Amino acid sequence: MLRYVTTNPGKVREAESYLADGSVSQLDFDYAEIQADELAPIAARGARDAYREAGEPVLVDDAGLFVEALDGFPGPYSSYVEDTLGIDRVWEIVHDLEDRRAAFRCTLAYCDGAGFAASPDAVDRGDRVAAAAAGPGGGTDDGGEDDEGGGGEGRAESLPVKLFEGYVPGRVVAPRGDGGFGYDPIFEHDGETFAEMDTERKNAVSHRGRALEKFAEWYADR
Ligand SMILES: O=c1[nH]c(=O)c2ncn([C@@H]3O[C@H](COP(=O)(O)OP(=O)(O)OP(=O)(O)O)[C@@H](O)[C@H]3O)c2[nH]1
Repeated sequence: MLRYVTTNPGKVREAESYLADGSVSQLDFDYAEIQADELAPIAARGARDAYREAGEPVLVDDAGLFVEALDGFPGPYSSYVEDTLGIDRVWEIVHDLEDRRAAFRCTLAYCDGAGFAASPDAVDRGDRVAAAAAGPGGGTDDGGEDDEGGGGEGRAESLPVKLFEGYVPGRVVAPRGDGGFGYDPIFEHDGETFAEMDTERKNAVSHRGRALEKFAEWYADR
């Protein structure tokens, strides 16, 4: 059984459509998120911690909204900003900007305690971070060194983690729609906010959908 590690049931609903019925269940484990400018090291550390907690294969999902004119804010701090300011106040801030372009990014980190065969799309950490910044990227291996900005934790650091990234461009708009979760009502892609889309439509274009598609393909063939 694959455990989707999140406190957010909205993420699990979206993931279920990519994985065989009954093959995934939510692990409501609030892993400690390290501070970092990128999602990848946060997700990788979370996956190692969650695997140690669960003792079975885990998938951690770290996501965020990156507003271009705010140099990527709130980015990895999206959850904190949603809890403190709320999305209406995020909209108020962005409303005053001329350029309201933004992107959603998602990094999935898989850990099952085993190593992974080198894959053609495996890149070193520097390239992976560049790939994340550039948008869509394939699955990459996080070699398991202490590259996450946190302190050493002995052998836990050697647990290999596989990363999958997804990206969707859009813009921040006044809240519209009742569906989805998080920032969905203020994120518009192709004329519709994510909150105006049903799960199937959102998955077809979203950052999480892109990352899940890559993960599901790799997971089925591994
Ligand atoms: O409009 C949205 N559409 C999405 O598809 C989406 N995915 C994530 N988010 C929001 O971005 C932050 C991520 O934070 P996050 O990855 O740390 O997750 P989280 O705090 O919700 O739960 P957990 O998985 O960490 O337990 C949180 O504010 C989420 O609400 C989204 N908002």
